[in-house]
Amino acid sequence: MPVTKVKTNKCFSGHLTKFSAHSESYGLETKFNVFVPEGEGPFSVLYYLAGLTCDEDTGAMKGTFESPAAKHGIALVFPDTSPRGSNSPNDTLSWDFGTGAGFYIDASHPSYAAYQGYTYVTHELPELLRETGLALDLERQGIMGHSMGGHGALTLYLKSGQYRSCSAFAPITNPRLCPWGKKAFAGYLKGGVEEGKEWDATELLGLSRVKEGLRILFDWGDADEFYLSGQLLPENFLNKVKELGVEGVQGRKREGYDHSYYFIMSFAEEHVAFHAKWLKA
Ligand SMILES: N[C@@H](CCC(=O)N[C@@H](CSC=O)C(=O)NCC(=O)O)C(=O)O
Repeated sequence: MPVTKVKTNKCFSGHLTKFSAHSESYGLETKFNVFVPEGEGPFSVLYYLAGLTCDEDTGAMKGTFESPAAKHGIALVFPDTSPRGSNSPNDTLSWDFGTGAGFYIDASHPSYAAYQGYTYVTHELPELLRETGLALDLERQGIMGHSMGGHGALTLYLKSGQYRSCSAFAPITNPRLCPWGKKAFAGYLKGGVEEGKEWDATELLGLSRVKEGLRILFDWGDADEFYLSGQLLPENFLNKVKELGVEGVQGRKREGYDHSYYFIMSFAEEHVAFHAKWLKA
């Protein structure tokens, strides 16, 4: 399937380009943005998964990742947060389910057959990136994300084993125990919240491969309204890390920060530097 260039903007001496393509996973058209720094490449690739209500533009426009990515010579990829226009039940009734709220899982409920975000990001998107002809090194990939996208980054990293590093801003870390996750899993999965264990970062820490050590960094704010209302549960994840003796996980509570992109931009540079260490090693 052809990948179509929608527009290109020069940015920190590199270029941010929006592409459109037919996704086989979604059965629909989808869009993604790619930032490629100045120079010949090939450039290692860092994905950013955005949160509820967002799309491929949110992280690209508000995350301030391009400047540090240009400095470290890393390409950035910003996919959309769900399929759009699938006409699945309740697709557009609420902001935390359906359009803009795909949770980066492969839905098993037949009514949500279009919601194949895991397969789209881990398997199809790298193929679409190859088709762009951009100078990308797809053997060197890292992943990061915010909130629902933080859950996506953690679960894709843990499940697929194909990323060298993972970081997250205010991630949902134990979705089967929080209201957003329960609602998503009850809808998208035939087996409901119980089946959601397969898509829950805290549960996935029990995978045998994890014993070899991880490369995970995450931050959250102690004034984050969604942390305070029990949607993120970072302590559950960190307690499980401790209980299992897993190495290579750093979770940091940041005083006074909320859930917004002002929080994300405050630590964007540190996160890109963390990935650069592993992507360029
Ligand atoms: N109902 C509100 C709140 C939506 C919201 O806060 N979305 C966050 C992600 S929350 C977890 O995934 C977000 O990143 N919003 C985009 C932004 O620019 O802040 C609403 O509909 O706005």
